Amino acid sequence: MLVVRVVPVGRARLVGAAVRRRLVPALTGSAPTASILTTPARCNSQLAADAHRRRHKNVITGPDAVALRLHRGHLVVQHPRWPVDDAFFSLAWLRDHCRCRHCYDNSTFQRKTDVRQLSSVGNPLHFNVNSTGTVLEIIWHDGHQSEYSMRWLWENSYVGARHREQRQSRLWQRCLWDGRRTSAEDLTSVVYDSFMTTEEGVRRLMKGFLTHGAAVVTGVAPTPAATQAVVERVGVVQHTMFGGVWEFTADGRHADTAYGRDELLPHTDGTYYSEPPGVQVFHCLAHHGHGGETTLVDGFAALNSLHQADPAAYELLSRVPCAGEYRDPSRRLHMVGDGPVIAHRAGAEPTPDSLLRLRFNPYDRAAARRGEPAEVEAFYGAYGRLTELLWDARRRLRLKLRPGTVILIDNWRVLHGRASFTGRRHMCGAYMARSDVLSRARSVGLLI
Ligand SMILES: C[N+](C)(C)CCCC[C@H](N)C(=O)O
Ligand SMILES: O=C(O)CCC(=O)C(=O)O
Ligand SMILES: [Fe+2]
Repeated sequence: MLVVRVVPVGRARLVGAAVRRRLVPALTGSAPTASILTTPARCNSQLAADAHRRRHKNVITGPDAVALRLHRGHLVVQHPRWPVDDAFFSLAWLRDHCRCRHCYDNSTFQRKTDVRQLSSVGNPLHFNVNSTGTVLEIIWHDGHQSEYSMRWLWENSYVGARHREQRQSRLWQRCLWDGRRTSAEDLTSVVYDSFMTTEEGVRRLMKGFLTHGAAVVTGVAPTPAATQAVVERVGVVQHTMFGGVWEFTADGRHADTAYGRDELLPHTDGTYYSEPPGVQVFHCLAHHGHGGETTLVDGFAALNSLHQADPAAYELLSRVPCAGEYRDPSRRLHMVGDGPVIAHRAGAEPTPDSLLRLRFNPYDRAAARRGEPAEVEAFYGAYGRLTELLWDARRRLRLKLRPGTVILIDNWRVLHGRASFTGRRHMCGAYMARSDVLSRARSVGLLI
């Protein structure tokens, strides 16, 4: 026998029912990085302490009961399968998340409501859980009716955020590396056929990419078309002034050292864009000569070291602008991209736990026209310290790209470089926008 109890509070007219009920399936959840959730979650814990005291007065709890009550603009849910004592749902949040056809278009997955109306959400006239404990029903003060699946509430609200994070961390976790303990063979490598024909192949590649910031597809035909097929399996080709799927040799075709044969120390590309490309793809189609090995450096691992060794330098590089620049007067190009060297997720503390992006290309660094005069010297000190870490050869992975091997590099985290070379070296590749790649990772269940 399972009991759904509703505890009356204030003016609300409530319905209680003693009913038979199937067990609500075990619920787990997890959340990505939702800055918007920070405030309500904090507020939730304050309210929780308050309500904990009241609960023992007002509610007779049983192991199988779903209990509801109102408390200061919140609907408080006690759910036997939820690993929280009291789940505080803001009434404004609930009304905002009504999924009825007037509020939400379930075929386009778009909202139809006006958020300005949420400031006047009053106590509901009525609220109830259905007999199986799976659906919450609310009749609002203006007569509007909403129904919520309990599972949906757990999986989509700030209430289950911490548990969603835990579930997320079981799917994959960022693994920081350096060249002392990691080699190129440790990067995830997926064979072209399984990558192109199975979702499991895509999932394996994406998991490796998210974990290490780089992953490899082997057995690819050494052509731009096959390289494009790899790109389009996990994202979209991002067009830039270098083209869509670009090819390059040491022919100086663009005003950039990439089109030469000198050594390039590790850097991220596109520091001159307002948003640098999220992913860099390389495929060496042919090389007849010596040298030209690719180097990779885990920028986030180096930032962790910087944060430990010199927190002031880390803080400065997270705050002050450092512009990148790309100029080619023959094409009337003058790109300038501004932004700090270190960027964090919106709304999060600026520490290595919430790293979003490293922007680092000393070759493309523009004239420094902004910044506090008093901080100029400190900036050079901090940028120099970071450069020492990032260009420490012990951090590098080295690999010789060969025809057939396509590498995807997280250009917001992992730096790439190349050794100088002789002979004819024919490369191709593409940039991809981060949003497209993360969308694909979500489609194979790696981001929730
Ligand atoms: C297109 N391709 C990758 C070959 C060259 C890109 C130019 C590299 C430039 N210095 C940067 O760091 O963005
Ligand atoms: O030649 C290479 O392997 C890479 C050069 C480079 O840094 C680039 O194209 O972005
Ligand atoms: Fe580059």
